[in-house]
Amino acid sequence: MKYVSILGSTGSIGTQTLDIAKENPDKIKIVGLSSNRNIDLLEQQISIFKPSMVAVMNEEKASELRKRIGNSTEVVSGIEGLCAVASLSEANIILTAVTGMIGLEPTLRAIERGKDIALANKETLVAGGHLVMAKAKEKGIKIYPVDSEHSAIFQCLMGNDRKDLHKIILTASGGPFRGYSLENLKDVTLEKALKHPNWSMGRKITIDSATLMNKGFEVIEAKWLFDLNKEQIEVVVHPQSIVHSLVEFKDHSTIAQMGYPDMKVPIQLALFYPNRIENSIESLNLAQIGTLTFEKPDINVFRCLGLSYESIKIGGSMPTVLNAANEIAVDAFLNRKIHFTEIPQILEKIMNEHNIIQNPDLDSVLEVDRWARAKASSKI
Ligand SMILES: NC(=O)C1=CN([C@@H]2O[C@H](COP(=O)(O)OP(=O)(O)OC[C@H]3O[C@@H](n4cnc5c(N)ncnc54)[C@H](OP(=O)(O)O)[C@@H]3O)[C@@H](O)[C@H]2O)C=CC1
Ligand SMILES: CC(=O)[C@@H](O)[C@H](O)COP(=O)(O)O
Ligand SMILES: [Mn+2]
Repeated sequence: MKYVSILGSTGSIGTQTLDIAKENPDKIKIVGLSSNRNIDLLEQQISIFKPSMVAVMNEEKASELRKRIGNSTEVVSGIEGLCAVASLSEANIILTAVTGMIGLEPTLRAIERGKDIALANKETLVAGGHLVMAKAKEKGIKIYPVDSEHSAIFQCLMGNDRKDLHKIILTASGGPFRGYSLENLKDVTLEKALKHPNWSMGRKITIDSATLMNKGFEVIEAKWLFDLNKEQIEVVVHPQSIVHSLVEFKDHSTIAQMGYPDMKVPIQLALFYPNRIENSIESLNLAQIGTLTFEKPDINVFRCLGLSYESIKIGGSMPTVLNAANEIAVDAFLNRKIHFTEIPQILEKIMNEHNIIQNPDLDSVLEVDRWARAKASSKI
């Protein structure tokens, strides 16, 4: 039996995880849930799954929920509340599916308490990957990737010797603006940016996919999860999102993981590894798909991808800056305060203004994050 706490249970990954829990009551018991502000959905989830504790980030919403549900479930709030749900004594695995680097402290707290992590929240690794991986090693816990590309790499490595890995190839859908020139990007709207060609996801990651920042973050995420240098991580655009990523070994044999785009597969594997469980996803019909295509990403048009490689090259606190500035810029775009093409411009400006801190500890990461957010906000 898996005893699972979900950080971000009201989101796209969170609700899909709860669907899996509903279909497998003999295999999963949900012990903790959390949301930012959405207490209506959280209340429904509490009545179905009866967790022992839930966290609501927003204090007022937490008080309102306490009034609604009485004493049946403990309601905690703020970042300390999130950390409490992440370190619940009865949980043996924490699924981290909040949006943004707000997930960093709860993830560290969970690891400190010896919990395995099923990690969807990639911003945590972008902002503080060195802290998370060091803590995971110290505590001997496992981090199972939920992100589809990283789950694919994880699966391609199963049964292979890690020392035989030559490089990995992350696939990118290319987003809704694949093939656009810089000139074409000037006309894009929020509505178009929110229409991902293959995946239905939360709003922030959907915009990150459109700028290719999502792929840039996935490069940094892969560096930490699989202990790679940037020369070992390639990105190829694959518009059909059927091949989820590939690993090339030293004998130049390349293994790919494939399937229709559906997050249930990586979520299930992260929760139940090494076991695979049945689901209702269709069998892959390659003859019906017919053609799978691949092309080079255009980093002159989609500058966010290039910025992520630059942030790895510079190292230290730079990826933290990239993530923080991006959270602010994407939020501004979602609120129609800036144009799509301003997102990379803001990131580049803040990166240029930053004085690198090498090997920042948690306090320094949080301080740099605050600095970059304030700087980015001042450019909007
Ligand atoms: N969706 C997908 O298919 C994939 C997502 N990911 C990653 O998983 C993470 C979640 O993505 P997704 O599920 O799409 O996002 P959603 O926006 O759908 O959900 C985000 C969840 O996090 C909560 N949340 C948001 N901000 C905060 C905050 N400041 N404090 C506490 N809780 C917060 C939300 O609560 P509320 O509902 O109250 O706002 C919600 O429960 C992201 O890091 C994303 O990059 C990775 C691969 C695929
Ligand atoms: C489902 C998932 O893992 C997302 O991160 C997805 O990869 C987004 O697609 P692109 O960033 O490739 O457009
Ligand atoms: Mn992904």
